[in-house]
Amino acid sequence: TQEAATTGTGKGSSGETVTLQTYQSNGTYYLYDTSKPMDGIIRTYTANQGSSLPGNYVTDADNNFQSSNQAAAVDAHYFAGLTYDYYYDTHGRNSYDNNGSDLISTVHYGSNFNNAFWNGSQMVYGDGDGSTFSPLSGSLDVVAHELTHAVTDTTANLVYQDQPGALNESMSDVFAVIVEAENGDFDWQLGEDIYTPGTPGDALRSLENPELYDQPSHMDDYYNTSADNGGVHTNSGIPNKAFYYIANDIGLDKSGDIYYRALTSYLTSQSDFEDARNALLQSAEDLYGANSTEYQAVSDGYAAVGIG
Ligand SMILES: Cc1cccc(C(=O)O)c1OC(=O)C1CC1
Ligand SMILES: [Zn+2]
Repeated sequence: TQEAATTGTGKGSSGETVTLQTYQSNGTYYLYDTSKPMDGIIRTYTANQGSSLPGNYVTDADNNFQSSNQAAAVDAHYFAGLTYDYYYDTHGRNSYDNNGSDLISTVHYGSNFNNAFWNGSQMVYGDGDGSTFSPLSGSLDVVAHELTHAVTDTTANLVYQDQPGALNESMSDVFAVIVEAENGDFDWQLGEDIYTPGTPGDALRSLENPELYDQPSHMDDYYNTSADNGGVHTNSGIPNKAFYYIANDIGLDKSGDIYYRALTSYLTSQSDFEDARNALLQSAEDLYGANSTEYQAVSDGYAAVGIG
């Protein structure tokens, strides 16, 4: 058989044309990217509105993935590549497990499915119902959020419950903001490109102002509930706001280095918000010293949300 790595093009859900790393075999082109430095292959599938994973490879006859039903796959494939690049270029991390595991994404999962998730082995994206969400791979911050769940699961492995769970959620939001900023699209919001397509300007969450979307930004307002694994998507507002203060103080790059070190070297499965403060302080001390402005920024940011 005749086969080779190829470079194609595709149109994402926002209508822009992007360059895609594809693979050609017997005259068919696949969303199968073998270009990454450490063999982390990126492969993208469609569930065709079903729920069996990973589903079928997304293919094209002429290496130009521009039809509307390919847009969600183009986004998932392209944004997974950008997120791989961030972790490899900035932190030397080779794929989500630092062991070059393939990045597998499936789009068109389920019917009108308003959800995106990492299922322990791959990323999965619904199409949304067109009112609450448009196809959920259509936003780099969502893809980076999901892939960061995989990074967390293979490092701190924060339990998805109560404070460790809210921290798990916050780490995904933090690196989603950083990956978007690294790609020239900085904002403090999450999911703004795919949330309520009929309502411009809103988002799923805001790190600058968690209260905008019914999240607390201080320990005094910690939300005790049994829903949503103890409110992991609500209480993440508290560590999210601490990150907002810290990054405003010392910038996203230094914050990203401190957060990456805390996530991969100090946090463990039961770490709570107080443990996060200590892990981030230790990381800031390791990187910049105990009397550094970076250390002080972490202390101030966590104090401002009522921790420490
Ligand atoms: C849309 C959605 C629903 C339920 C869980 C998640 C989840 O991955 O926690 C989810 O995705 C996000 O939060 C991404 C950031 C927008
Ligand atoms: Zn999440």
